[in-house]
Amino acid sequence: MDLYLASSSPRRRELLAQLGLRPGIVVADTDETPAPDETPAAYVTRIAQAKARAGWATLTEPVRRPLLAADTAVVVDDHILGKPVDAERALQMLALLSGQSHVVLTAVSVLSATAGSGQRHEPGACATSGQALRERQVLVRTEVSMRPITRNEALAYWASGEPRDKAGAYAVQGRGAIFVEAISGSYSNVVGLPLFETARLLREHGIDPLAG
Ligand SMILES: Cc1cn([C@H]2C[C@H](O)[C@@H](COP(=O)(O)OP(=O)(O)OP(=O)(O)O)O2)c(=O)[nH]c1=O
Repeated sequence: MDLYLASSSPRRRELLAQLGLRPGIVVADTDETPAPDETPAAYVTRIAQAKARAGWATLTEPVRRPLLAADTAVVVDDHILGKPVDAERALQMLALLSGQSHVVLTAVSVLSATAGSGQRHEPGACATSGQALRERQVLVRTEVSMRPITRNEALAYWASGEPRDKAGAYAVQGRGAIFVEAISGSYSNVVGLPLFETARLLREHGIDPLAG
C-alpha cells in the first residue's frame, strides 16, 4: 500500500492505479451540504479537506503513509450540480448542460505526518495542531462543451444507470462521452482526480510514481 485514499469512488482508485499506486481505502462520512453564499471553488476545496480530515481521523495505527481525498463538482453559471437524486433532477441537469459549456472543478487534499511526529494522531488533530501534519491542496478547473441533448436521449441515458453517482449526471469516461464535444484542460480532472496535479502534490509528500 502506497497511500490511503479516503474515497468510495472506484474512479479515484482506478486513476491512482493508472499511476501505478496502490491505495488503501478508508471510509468516512462527510457532510457535503454547501454553506450559504459559498462559491463553487470554496465549496469543493472545503469538502475535499473535510473528506481528508475525516478519513485521517479514522486511522488508528501509526500513520506512515499520506492520505488523499478529493471532491468534484460540475458548475453552470456559478451553480453547483452534485449527483442527481432522481430521474427528474438528472433530466434537469442534462437540460442545463445541453448545448453549453460548463466547468468541472476538482479539489484534491493530501495529508501526511511530518517528520518526527509521524505516529498516532488523535481524531481531529490535523484540524487544530497544524504542527503534526502536513496538509496540501490543489484545485483544478476544466472546461467541457456539450452538444445539444434531446429529452429522449437524456431519458435513455438515465435508464442506462450511468448518471446516478456522477456529479452533473454524466460520465465523460462512459456513454456520456457521446455528448462531450470538447474539453479544455485536464481530462482526468473531469473523471474525479487530476493526475498531473495529483502526482505533483504526492511528490511533496514523498510519493513518486516513477520511483517504482
Ligand atoms: C463529471 C463527472 C463526474 N464523475 C464522478 C467523479 C466522482 O466520483 C463523482 C463526484 O462526486 P464526489 O462527491 O466528488 O465523489 P464520490 O462521492 O463519488 O466519492 P468520494 O466522495 O467517496 O470520494 O462524479 C465521473 O465519474 N465522470 C464525470 O464525467
